[in-house]
Amino acid sequence: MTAPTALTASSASLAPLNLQAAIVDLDGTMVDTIGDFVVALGLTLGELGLPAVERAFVERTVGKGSEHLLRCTLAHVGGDAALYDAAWAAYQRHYLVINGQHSAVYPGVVEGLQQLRAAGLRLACLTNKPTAFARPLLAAKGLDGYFEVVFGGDAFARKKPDPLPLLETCRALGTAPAATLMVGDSRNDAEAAHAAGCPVVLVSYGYNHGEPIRDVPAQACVDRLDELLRSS
Ligand SMILES: O=C(O)COP(=O)(O)O
Ligand SMILES: [Mg+2]
Repeated sequence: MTAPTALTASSASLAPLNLQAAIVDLDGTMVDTIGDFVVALGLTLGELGLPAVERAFVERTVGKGSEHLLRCTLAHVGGDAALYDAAWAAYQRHYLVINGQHSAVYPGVVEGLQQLRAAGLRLACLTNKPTAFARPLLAAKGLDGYFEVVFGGDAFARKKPDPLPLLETCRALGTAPAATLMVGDSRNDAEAAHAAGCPVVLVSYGYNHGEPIRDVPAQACVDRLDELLRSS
């Protein structure tokens, strides 16, 4: 398919790209999932006799996959690293039960996905979240139908910010990286996109390891996904 017909001022730099597809991140881009992380970590830590972790810590630590989040959390609350295996088993059990119950789709996401599809773009969801968490979350939030493929952080040998997951996702879609837009909320997404040769647009509202997202190089930064393309 050809490029979308019109672009907003904030994404005018996308105009010459002749996009064929978009790869969309999940946590912090489509769904505000901090509540789910806080609750699942709290249940896990409680089971291990450890104190709960505060929301601000989760917000600046999320983004590099659940294993990384759990290891950092154990260290943060003074838990022994030897507890990791038990903590990981408990965390997965708790997360799957509460998945989506303390999360909300960001404003403009459904409209933005509809516009991308209407513009003829193929869509993939690529997250560092385990695939077994990502699929039920997308389904619970009514977002699963927009994506041809969904890949989690365990789908490939390395996670974002490594370019491998983006290159593999382009391969699955059959699109060239230069014609495949990455849409994300963090430096991980941007670095992976730059290394893979994909253009990238970042959202202003997600989680970027406690750092201002506008400091991260990207083609554009938008406040809502439905500002990305203009459907007219
Ligand atoms: O689970 C995480 O670390 C977040 O994943 P995502 O931002 O790549 O969706
Ligand atoms: Mg994210």
